[in-house]
Amino acid sequence: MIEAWPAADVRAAEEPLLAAGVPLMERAAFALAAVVRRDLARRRAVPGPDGGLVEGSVRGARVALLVGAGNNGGDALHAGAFLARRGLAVTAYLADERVHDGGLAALRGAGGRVVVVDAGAGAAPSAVATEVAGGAGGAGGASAAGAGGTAGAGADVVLDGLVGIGARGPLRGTGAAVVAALLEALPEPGDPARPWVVAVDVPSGVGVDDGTVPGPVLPADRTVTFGAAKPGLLLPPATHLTGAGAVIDLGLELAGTGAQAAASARRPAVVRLEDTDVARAWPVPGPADHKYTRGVVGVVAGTATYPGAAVLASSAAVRAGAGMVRYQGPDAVGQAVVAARPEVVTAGGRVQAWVLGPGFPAEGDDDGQRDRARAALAAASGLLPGAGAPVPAVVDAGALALLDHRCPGWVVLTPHAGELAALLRSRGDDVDRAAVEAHPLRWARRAHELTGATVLLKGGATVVVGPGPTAYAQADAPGWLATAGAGDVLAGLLGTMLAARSAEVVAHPERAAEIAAAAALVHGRAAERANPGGPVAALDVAGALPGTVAALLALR
Ligand SMILES: NC(=O)C1=CN([C@@H]2O[C@H](COP(=O)(O)OP(=O)(O)OC[C@H]3O[C@@H](n4cnc5c(N)ncnc54)[C@H](OP(=O)(O)O)[C@@H]3O)[C@@H](O)[C@H]2O)[C@@H](O)CC1
Ligand SMILES: Nc1ncnc2c1ncn2[C@@H]1O[C@H](COP(=O)(O)OP(=O)(O)O)[C@@H](O)[C@H]1O
Ligand SMILES: [K+]
Repeated sequence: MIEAWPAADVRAAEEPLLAAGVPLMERAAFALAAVVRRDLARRRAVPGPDGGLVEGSVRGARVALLVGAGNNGGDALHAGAFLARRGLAVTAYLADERVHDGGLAALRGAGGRVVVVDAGAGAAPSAVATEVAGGAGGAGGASAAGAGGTAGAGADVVLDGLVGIGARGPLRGTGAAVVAALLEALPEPGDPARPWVVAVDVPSGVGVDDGTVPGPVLPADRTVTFGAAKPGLLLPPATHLTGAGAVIDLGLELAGTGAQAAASARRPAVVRLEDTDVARAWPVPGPADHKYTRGVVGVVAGTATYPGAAVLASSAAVRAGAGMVRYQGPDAVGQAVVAARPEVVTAGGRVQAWVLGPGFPAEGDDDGQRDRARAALAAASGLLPGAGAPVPAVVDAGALALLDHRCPGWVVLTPHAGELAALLRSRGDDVDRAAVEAHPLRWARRAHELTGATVLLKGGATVVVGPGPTAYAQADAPGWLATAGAGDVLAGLLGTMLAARSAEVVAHPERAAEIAAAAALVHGRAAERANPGGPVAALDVAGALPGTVAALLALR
């Protein structure tokens, strides 16, 4: 699992180490330089004697440092010094008159070049670079010579050290001009002439704690982050700009130490589950299990207008390993479901989790589905006297409009951004789809606060917010999963996962969020497995679930 901590927590955890004289910046920079060298060597890999690839030489590789005024720029400068000593050609582009003194001295001492960038009024987007002489000796005597060109555009690797966790708002000033110029000058992704971009701690200009992208940001191929991941690296939309990750352990004690850690309620702000987390938590049936202990999923989905949604949600529930799936709905739709999945029963009876709403029409005749879903939701929420114990429920698509009471956390809403915006508007918030997409965490949290339910917000990355202190952010799915019916599959899959742990989730509703995040991971992995690297159909994603779960369980 990747745990992300807000900037303030990282700073607080750094303090005792800095006070004790631990050279955090040097450590961070050394590790950063090592990652840069390894990435470059792999990019320059050459055929080896046995036919495989061996890492190439990095000597002479051109490294451009984009350096801002703070310690983030200091990290870049120190890393540049390490790289210069290993024979790389390092140029620092200073985006501020004052930069980290120690870092600058180290780079000069190592023979790096230093160039002051003058964005000037109206100079953007082609920031002008002027060279500062005396680089090798670092003896000063800064005479400027016009060097021209866009800072970093011709390099093999660019280190983005403009701002880190000290950033406030969108990138501004010379740093913003440098990034804007580079965004215009860089060859397209995939072009071998495009430099490898390594973000120092975070891609400069992203919302470190909230994942927003308020202004220009240079998309990274790799983000090397220090001490712990930051929420913005996991959250959309910023997570799409981070590239591959690397977390450098600086020995920070973010959750406190010893008894203090046990006693404190300090939790990461955002978590991303990994395969092994999901594998470990997956309920594997044992000899004492039978279909009822494994969990019965009740599906209220599909109408004459959208019968396929019922087939997709039910198929996913079956193929994810439900003990049993009970379908409720119009006879004709039930017949289609049973034709596709003969395991499904249409007789009534107890269920351990509900899946409500896929395939309801926006308005008009619903073949009684809304009434069925309303009754199931009330029973699931524990609001229907005599209906038995409450159970988890997935409220998707058309059922989202039925929430007329406050929900317990074991009810999981699964809207996409448009549906979440509509839900919030119905409660008086002035928000549209674009606003939700610009700040998914904020609006998912708002929906949780307004409804009480756990909220899984779908999209290119999935955000989950529930009653616990930690949000989840998963980015496991290929873009090919953006296809009609994929959400119905997710709803059925999540229904099965909740049914298997029904009593536990009702007793500890904060666990619903982790299970929902795990469902997003499995959904994404199944999409990849269904057709690696190519288009997928929703039913094929459901079909890939058994193999996906088996592959995950093999990791235990
Ligand atoms: N503590 C340690 O020893 C360790 C720290 N580490 C490193 O330090 C980094 C944090 O360093 P930091 O605190 O100096 O802040 P940093 O991110 O460089 O930015 C502040 C500067 O940027 C400016 N600025 C702000 N917003 C801006 C904007 N939107 N657009 C443009 N400029 C903007 C701001 O200007 P001001 O707002 O003051 O005018 C100020 O000059 C951290 O991410 C990690 O890399 C590691 O080495 C591990 C050890
Ligand atoms: N760009 C994307 N990359 C990866 N997954 C995506 C992307 N866009 C959407 N998805 C996923 O595809 C599914 C689409 O669900 P939804 O919008 O409800 O479709 P439908 O209602 O047609 O089933 C969600 O699980 C969502 O997270
Ligand atoms: K940065």
